[in-house]
Amino acid sequence: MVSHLRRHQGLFLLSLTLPILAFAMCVLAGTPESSGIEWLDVLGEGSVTLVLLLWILALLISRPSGKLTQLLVIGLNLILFSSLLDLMDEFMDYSASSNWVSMMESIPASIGMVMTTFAVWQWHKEQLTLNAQWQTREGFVRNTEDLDPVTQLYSGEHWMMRLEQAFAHKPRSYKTLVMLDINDFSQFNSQYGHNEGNRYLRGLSSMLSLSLPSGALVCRFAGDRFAILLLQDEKVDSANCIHQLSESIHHFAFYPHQCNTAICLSARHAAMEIVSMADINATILKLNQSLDKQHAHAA
Ligand SMILES: Nc1nc2c(ncn2[C@@H]2O[C@H](COP(=O)(O)OP(=O)(O)OP(=O)(O)O)[C@@H](O)[C@H]2O)c(=O)[nH]1
Repeated sequence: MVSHLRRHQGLFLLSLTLPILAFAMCVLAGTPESSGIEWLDVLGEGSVTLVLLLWILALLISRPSGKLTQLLVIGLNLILFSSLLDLMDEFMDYSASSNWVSMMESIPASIGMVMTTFAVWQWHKEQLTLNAQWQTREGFVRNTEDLDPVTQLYSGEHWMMRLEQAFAHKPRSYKTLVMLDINDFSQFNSQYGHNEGNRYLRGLSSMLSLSLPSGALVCRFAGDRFAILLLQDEKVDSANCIHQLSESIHHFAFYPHQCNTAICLSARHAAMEIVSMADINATILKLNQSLDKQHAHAA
């Protein structure tokens, strides 16, 4: 979370400064409310302010840096500024000469609303572009629970479901099950840290998705192990495709944080033709055993 906030240092500072400014303005320009506090108003306005703060924090944590994030955060901050003035109004009395403070309540909010509305429209366009990119991957996934949170590939469970559909809808296609395992990944983790390990897995997964022939189904099977079903209309040599995959992994250059030298890891693989969904568990078991045997030989 801290590293995400560090990425938006300027916006984070703005989100701290504006509320402090609003608070200071009210305290300096007014005197404590003498005619009693309307607690129901405080509750309503206070919760709006709190929710706005949470939205800003969520955006800073989750959004990449860029113009759209700036627009969203600045827009919401302006609304928050007005909302805080509105809330402070419940606790303060302003003399006629300081009445500009309560008059200011509406101006930043109006500008903020326009900015946020424009930003949401841009966000919608960004989402359409991202959806289109998803469609170029091995499938279009809507439910995030169908995805592995680290790599954004199918989770093993969802992959099995997709496999069943593939066997049902494409009974005549040639199917090859491939298992890939990254070599020495635990060593990579110990040297560069778990977060960099996650970043490597994410990058590698994007590369894998884009390198696979259309119709292929890939999932993160476990840890640093990936499972792929290759679906081909004709009986072509899947060995060539598997060889290309392993070469792509071997040439996937990853730059760990604050490191100028690229790291390239290799992978070992095992593959088998599969004709029926009924054979899936036995085939997966054999492929896993084959990968473990290769590891034992290499050790
Ligand atoms: N960064 C990161 N590491 C993970 C994740 N899941 C599993 N791992 C690590 O992946 C490593 C897998 O260990 P091993 O199966 O021994 O893999 P390896 O070191 O590549 O060994 P070989 O495959 O035999 O070469 C372990 O160190 C796990 O901690 C994850 O989500 N993120």
